[in-house]
Amino acid sequence: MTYLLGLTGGIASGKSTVSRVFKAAGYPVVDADVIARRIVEPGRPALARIVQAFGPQVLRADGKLNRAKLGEIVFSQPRRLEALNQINRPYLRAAINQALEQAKAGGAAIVVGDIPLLYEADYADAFDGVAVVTVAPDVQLARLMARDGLTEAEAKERIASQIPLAEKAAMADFVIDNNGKSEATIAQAKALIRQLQHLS
Ligand SMILES: CC(C)(COP(=O)(O)OP(=O)(O)OC[C@H]1O[C@@H](n2cnc3c(N)ncnc32)[C@H](O)[C@@H]1O)[C@@H](O)C(=O)NCCC(=O)NCCS
Ligand SMILES: Nc1ncnc2c1ncn2[C@@H]1O[C@H](COP(=O)(O)OP(=O)(O)OP(=O)(O)O)[C@@H](O)[C@H]1O
Repeated sequence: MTYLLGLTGGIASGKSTVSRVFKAAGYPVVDADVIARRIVEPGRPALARIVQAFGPQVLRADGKLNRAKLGEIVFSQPRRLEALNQINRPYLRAAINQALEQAKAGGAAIVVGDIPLLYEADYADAFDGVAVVTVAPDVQLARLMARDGLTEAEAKERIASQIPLAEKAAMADFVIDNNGKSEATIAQAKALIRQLQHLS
């Protein structure tokens, strides 16, 4: 039996560190951010609908999505973000479900779905359990600004577009604290793997 684990957190909370530990241990990880990039490649229907809704300003000269431009628009205007979500969600859901089914068919004891918007987009019921990677708000803000080169105002907008991390942690089956050094986070991820091996 495969244990299907949903892995989530907030923007820049440290999911990548945890997903790397699962990958290194040999478990398949389905990454929703990678799938979200694939469904908007040139020629895909989601991209055509985005251009229809947001105009040619969100396309680069080479026909690819201008992610920085679209990010600027949607994270500063909640209604525009909702419009983007309405377009993307059906394509995302179909592609994520297909990738999870394919991973499960491989027969691994644990399969991970790394989905930043797991709670916002109502994926929790699809999983046997959900792990949330948390950090304190000031740590999240500082790491996000440093990683993505955003101003404090831009970073705060992005954080505010998601359910607060503390609320996600309260809904989770497992919580991984990423306030400390990454070694401490890696140790918690390894302990979680041992726990799940007993459940699968
Ligand atoms: C707005 C876009 C173009 C910005 O691209 P950019 O390369 O700057 O960011 P990237 O895609 O790497 O996302 C970084 C993080 O932003 C957060 N984020 C992304 N999309 C959203 C959203 N719709 N709502 C809230 N937070 C989001 C996530 O925490 C994600 O991990 C892009 O995020 C996008 O197309 N988002 C919509 C698709 C989606 O819902 N992705 C999430 C998969 S669950
Ligand atoms: N324990 C840590 N100590 C110091 N820096 C960290 C730690 N964990 C993560 N970071 C840094 O914080 C930033 C965000 O981490 P990471 O990219 O893993 O988050 P994420 O949850 O995968 O983000 P997203 O959902 O936005 O893609 C990165 O620049 C990373 O190097």
